[in-house]
Amino acid sequence: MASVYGIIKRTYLGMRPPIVSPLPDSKPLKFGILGAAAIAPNALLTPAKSHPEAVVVAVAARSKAKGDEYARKHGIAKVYGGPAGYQEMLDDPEIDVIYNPLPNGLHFEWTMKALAAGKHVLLEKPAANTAEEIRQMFELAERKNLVLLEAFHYRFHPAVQRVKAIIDSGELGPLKSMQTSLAFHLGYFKPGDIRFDYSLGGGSLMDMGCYNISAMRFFAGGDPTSVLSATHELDSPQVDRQTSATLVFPGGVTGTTFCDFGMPPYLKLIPRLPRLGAVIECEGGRIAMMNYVMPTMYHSITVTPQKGKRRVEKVYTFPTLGEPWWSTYRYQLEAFVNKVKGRTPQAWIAKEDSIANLAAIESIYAKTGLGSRPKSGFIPTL
Ligand SMILES: NC(=O)C1=CN([C@@H]2O[C@H](COP(=O)(O)OP(=O)(O)OC[C@H]3O[C@@H](n4cnc5c(N)ncnc54)[C@H](OP(=O)(O)O)[C@@H]3O)[C@@H](O)[C@H]2O)C=CC1
Ligand SMILES: O=C1OC[C@@H](O)[C@H](O)[C@H]1O
Repeated sequence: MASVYGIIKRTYLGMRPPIVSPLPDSKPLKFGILGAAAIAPNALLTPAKSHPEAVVVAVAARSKAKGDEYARKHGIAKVYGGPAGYQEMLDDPEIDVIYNPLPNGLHFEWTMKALAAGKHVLLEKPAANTAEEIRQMFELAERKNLVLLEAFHYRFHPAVQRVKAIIDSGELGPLKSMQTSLAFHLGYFKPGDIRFDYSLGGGSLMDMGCYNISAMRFFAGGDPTSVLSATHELDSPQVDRQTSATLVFPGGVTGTTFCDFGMPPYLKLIPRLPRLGAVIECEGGRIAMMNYVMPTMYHSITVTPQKGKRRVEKVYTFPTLGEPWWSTYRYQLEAFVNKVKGRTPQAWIAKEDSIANLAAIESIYAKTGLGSRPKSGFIPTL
């Protein structure tokens, strides 16, 4: 019962956080959103309400009418609309940070343009369609002394950090294998969704598998050295609805991943429950984390040592940071603002991390025969 109350309270406060006033002695970072994207309310607009140093001041949308409607709904002051709207927002001197939640295949072009315009960028996952494009974006950010972060929000949550700490503590001995899953039932995404479009960087491995790969690389503390096996089921030619793969990590550790953005109903009738778990097997026991991607609503970390007592941990805050209702996105925003302000963030995702993640995705797509998602046609002038 207590946990049901906790779920309701965290969910309620997460969606309607206490609104904080700006700090008197720190200028808030002003954000502009590229595209009236579905994810922006959860990933930025709501978290910003409880952050004293972050404010969303603008949105750009291809259709001015859509942008106006979105801005009205979310209380955003400025709208840039029409074919030139995205670039006009990048050129707005009031804006410090661009949040880029465009379809994956447009991440490279608009992040390069935002960096060229002198803006920091909070960039949705996966950072781009190819590892090479990610390298180029980070190189430009470095040259311009700007912050660029791939928004793998789950990493910033204390529960995920706790799993990593248990592994690294050696309590359960050396790591042996990992399994990660992220899957939703058929119909979760509607026809026409960007995830089904190869030309926009669609595919289940790109959209959902990217979390699994990122998590396994984080837990293993290294990058996969080979892809042992990989299979897929197609949604349409070149677009995987489901991908399963087993990767080999340094030391012979194996990592198996399953992602699906449209699991068909069981016996063609019963909808499948979401799968959002991570299981880590060590020589001296195992850790099972339920809901590693969105742990704020609810999660559990079950630690089963071979010798000793099984225990369940739940971790919603760091000792000196956070509130139980802080979403992964709120923790991420905290880190991002700290980084831009020159303070040390509680966690970070560095250039090499983002590049290696997409490199692993590309090697799985190479193994399944689908190949990488198309490179952007945008040619930077810098
Ligand atoms: N961090 C997280 O938890 C999540 C991250 N994501 C990531 O965020 C990104 C966006 O996802 P989501 O918000 O679900 O997607 P949406 O389709 O809702 O948003 C994408 C936006 O891109 C703009 N756009 C520009 N060009 C195109 C085009 N050719 N086709 C379609 N849209 C275009 C549209 O803006 P407009 O027309 O208004 O200009 C649209 O609002 C993806 O990279 C995804 O992986 C998604 C969900 C969760
Ligand atoms: O980033 C994401 O998080 C969870 C999923 O619902 C979604 O497909 C994905 O884009």
